[in-house]
Amino acid sequence: MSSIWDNCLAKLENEIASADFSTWIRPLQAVEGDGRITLLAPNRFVLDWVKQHHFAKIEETIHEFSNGSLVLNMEIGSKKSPLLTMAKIVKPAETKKAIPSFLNKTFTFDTFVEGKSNQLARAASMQVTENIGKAYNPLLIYGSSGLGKTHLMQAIGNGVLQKNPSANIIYLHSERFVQDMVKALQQNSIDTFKSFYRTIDVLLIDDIQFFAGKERSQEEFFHTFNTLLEKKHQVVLTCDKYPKEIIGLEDRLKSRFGWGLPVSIEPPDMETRAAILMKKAQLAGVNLTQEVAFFIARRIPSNVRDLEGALRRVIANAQFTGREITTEFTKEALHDLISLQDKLVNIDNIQRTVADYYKIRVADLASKNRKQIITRPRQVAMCLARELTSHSFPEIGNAFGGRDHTTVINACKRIRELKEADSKMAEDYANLLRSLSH
Ligand SMILES: Nc1ncnc2c1ncn2[C@@H]1O[C@H](COP(=O)(O)OP(=O)(O)OP(=O)(O)O)[C@@H](O)[C@H]1O
Repeated sequence: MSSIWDNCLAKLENEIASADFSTWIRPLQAVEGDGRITLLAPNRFVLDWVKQHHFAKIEETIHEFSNGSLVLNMEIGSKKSPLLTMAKIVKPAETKKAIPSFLNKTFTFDTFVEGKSNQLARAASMQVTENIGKAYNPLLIYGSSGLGKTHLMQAIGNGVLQKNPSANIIYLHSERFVQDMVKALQQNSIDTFKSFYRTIDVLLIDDIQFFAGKERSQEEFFHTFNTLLEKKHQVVLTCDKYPKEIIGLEDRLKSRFGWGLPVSIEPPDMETRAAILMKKAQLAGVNLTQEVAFFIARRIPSNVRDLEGALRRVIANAQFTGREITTEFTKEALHDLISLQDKLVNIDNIQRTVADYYKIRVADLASKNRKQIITRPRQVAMCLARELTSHSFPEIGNAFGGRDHTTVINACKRIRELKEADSKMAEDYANLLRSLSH
């Protein structure tokens, strides 16, 4: 190790935030010669990051300790093998990982609330964490935006790291993969790019729908992907739809993505939405009553990200005004969101959507017809009206041909039971919820 670099490190350690220092600066290795000091970065991510954020500071420090005699140069490499295999730069005695995994430490299984809508995806993710490369490979988690795909994917990464801190795990958005590949092509370093990805133990690639229409990236990813699978390294992918439905994605990729286990995440039901809110509030150190959690869950049916946004707003308002978080207070704090929701989802369009879905007439829903082919959709529509609007039971009864409020209460109860017992009903309800919430 260069003694000049040793001195620089000691100084930089005091001047750069400690997490930054250990992630980005400590893994650098220094080689001196020909009036230059070359800092070897273990991979392109570290190289780019250091160049962008710390280069000037490092240069200034080197200048100071070398009395201006050394020019700073940076490249990818390691002292053992200058043309590195990127992932293998951790010294045996070191427990510190040299590859930043880009994981959000808060996305764990502990902070993920289980519900019917995500049960399978969560169970499969836990299996993968326990048996990387062996359980399901690739694991593909798909579903609409904001439903917890990234959270689960990163929970796998965090779970694996907890068991094995030296595992090489990398989380990347597929756009980033594409950008890096383009950069590698421009810089003639595509071989380094390839060898880097092919030595990763767990590769987590988010939102693979972004590969659509990008042929060269698909080609590169296909080969990387095959190599990893052959070596039994784990690949986890997320996508906003079932890959077969992505236009502009090569057929061979579509079929390969389906080789392991494709699992879907559906929009959470109201109970799960409320449980997620309570969990998020608890993590934020805020006491949220069940009543308020259900109130927000009922008013924000779309996705968990929106739900979290609403909760953040309520908490911030309460902290700002010093008021207690009651249902009344929450109603005020979310006033604009609620009226927007009311405009988007009302009993009228619920009735139209349900009638359309079950191929019956809207008028049937308010009629006296008691045939099951009509009563079931009627109950579903009542239950959706209760879940998605702020109307009371009597108001909903009124909108369905002047029925009594107890009929609406019973309808909601019946549909809840049926969703548990009958997967077709659960699927129909989820489909309707999805089409009404977007
Ligand atoms: N079941 C859950 N329990 C706890 N938090 C959840 C759950 N589902 C989603 N979230 C939270 O919702 C937010 C959005 O989730 P995430 O980013 O994982 O969605 P996504 O499906 O990857 O969306 P996109 O496709 O837009 O990237 C995150 O903050 C995540 O923690």
